[in-house]
Amino acid sequence: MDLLLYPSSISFKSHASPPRPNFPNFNSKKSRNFLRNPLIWRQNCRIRAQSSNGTAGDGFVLEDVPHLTDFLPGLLSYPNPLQNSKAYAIVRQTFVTPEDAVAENIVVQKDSPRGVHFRRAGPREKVYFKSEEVRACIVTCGGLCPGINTVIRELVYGLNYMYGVDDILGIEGGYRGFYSKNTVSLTPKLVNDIHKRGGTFLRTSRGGHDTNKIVDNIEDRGINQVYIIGGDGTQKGADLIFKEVEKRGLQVAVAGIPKTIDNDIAVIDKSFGFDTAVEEAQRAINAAHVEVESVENGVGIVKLMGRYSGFIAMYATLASRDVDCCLIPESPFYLEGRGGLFEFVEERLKENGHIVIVLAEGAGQDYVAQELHPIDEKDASGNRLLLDVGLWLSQKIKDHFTNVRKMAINMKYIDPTYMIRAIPSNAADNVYCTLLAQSAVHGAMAGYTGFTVGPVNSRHAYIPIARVTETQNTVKLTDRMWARLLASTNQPSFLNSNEVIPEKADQETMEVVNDMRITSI
Ligand SMILES: Nc1ncnc2c1ncn2[C@@H]1O[C@H](COP(=O)(O)OP(=O)(O)O)[C@@H](O)[C@H]1O
Ligand SMILES: O=P(O)(O)OC[C@H]1O[C@](O)(COP(=O)(O)O)[C@@H](O)[C@@H]1O
Ligand SMILES: [Mg+2]
Repeated sequence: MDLLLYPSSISFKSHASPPRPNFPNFNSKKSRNFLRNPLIWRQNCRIRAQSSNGTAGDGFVLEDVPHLTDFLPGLLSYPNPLQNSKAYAIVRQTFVTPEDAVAENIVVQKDSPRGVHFRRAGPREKVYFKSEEVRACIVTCGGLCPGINTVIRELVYGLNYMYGVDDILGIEGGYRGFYSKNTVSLTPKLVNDIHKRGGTFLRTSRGGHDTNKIVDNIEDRGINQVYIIGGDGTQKGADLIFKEVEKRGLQVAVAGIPKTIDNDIAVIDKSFGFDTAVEEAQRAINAAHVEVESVENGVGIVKLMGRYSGFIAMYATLASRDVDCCLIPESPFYLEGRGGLFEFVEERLKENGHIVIVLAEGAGQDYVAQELHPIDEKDASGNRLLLDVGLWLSQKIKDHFTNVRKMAINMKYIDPTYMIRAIPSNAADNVYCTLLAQSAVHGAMAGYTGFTVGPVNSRHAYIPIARVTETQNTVKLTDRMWARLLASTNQPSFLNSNEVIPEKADQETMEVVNDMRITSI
């Protein structure tokens, strides 16, 4: 296996499953019983953890991904068909070597240890599947995001054109599709144009993850490569599928491709569709700006997606230059008193005659909840349903200026969230999706499993799934990016709260720019 080729000074901090004791025949009944014995399994995990903790030598740590040979040691390998590929004929180095690793941190000091690395993604010299024996499947789960169809298309093309695989199944309607729907056979011809459309060709769903039923189905259908496109919830599900596959000792590679419009997936540089979303958000911000600068005391509010992470709002604000204030979940704000939002709105109205506020849907949720006393509702995947901070804030501002400041304002509220999510990906995201899909295919063909693929400091890497699900990527207020935003809008930092809890809003109607809103039922 690749790992053995590393110099002995390198230590491995592995999220991969522990190495199994040597069994002469891993398909024997004895071996399969061993794999099903949780006690032996846990003991073994501890051994692996003890022997792999800490760093050695120059402090190089490889956070490795599992490989099929970890639990199927006798697995045969074959020369990679890409060695005969015309496309790669003049490439200086067709195959990624086992020594190639991608550093998690690239800003270092002269004497700092080399730190955590991930396996570099890309084609390997040996593959662990015969092309004609591959039966792959693709599933998409969770919310929509621009670019899902490009990933599906490029998985199909990558498998077919690069590796000669022609048995590819589409699982329809998310995880539950494994056990509740028929599959669709995916060919290059069928998916040829789908990247030009938004949404997901395979459709999606929340909830419905049943690990045993899914793996039973994978086994029954003879599937041996599973490509799972989805966000943090989906990747957690993919990890469970991988663990169950491993427990059953199946030769099935499980590859996760991270998808989230919120850009909240840890470790990777950014998620696909994010750039497209930021670009599309400019249209809504422009509309708000045009509206409010054409009237007296115009207040434009644009709500963008971002449950727990305000990346779309932050980048859309930085890109636009028409935004006066950006509110995100990570940065609590307050309305009343010195340094509060009302004061800032009034200042800008006096200065410029209008103001544009961009807010992420997850901003100020605790603040809103104090007034609205919500029932703790969740979606089918267990994600908490958010209160509509956009409508709430619009109402609060309107009430304040009408009733307290006796000032007429012109409120325009725009909620373009689903319009932004439903479009096809832009050119840059299309290229990114292609790389993700090809890297996933190379990884699965090379026998890696239980991995998520993604760019780390611009180089694509195979990342242990647990690493991308254990934390969420959020905007760090202490990082320079947020400071850049504050410097560009000159908005209050809301750090010195002398917060006055606002009174419950009355139900006065306001002018809502409603035509951009499609409400989810
Ligand atoms: N902790 C979990 N374990 C297993 N499956 C999960 C978990 N969280 C979510 N899922 C499944 O992953 C799918 C998508 O999850 P969801 O949270 O809706 O979207 P996303 O993957 O985009 O975050 C759903 O089918 C859901 O049941
Ligand atoms: O209305 P839906 O389809 O549940 O989606 C809304 C949510 O989906 C998101 O786009 C994120 O979805 P994911 O969890 O699938 O990444 C959030 O920004 C938003 O709150
Ligand atoms: Mg999610």
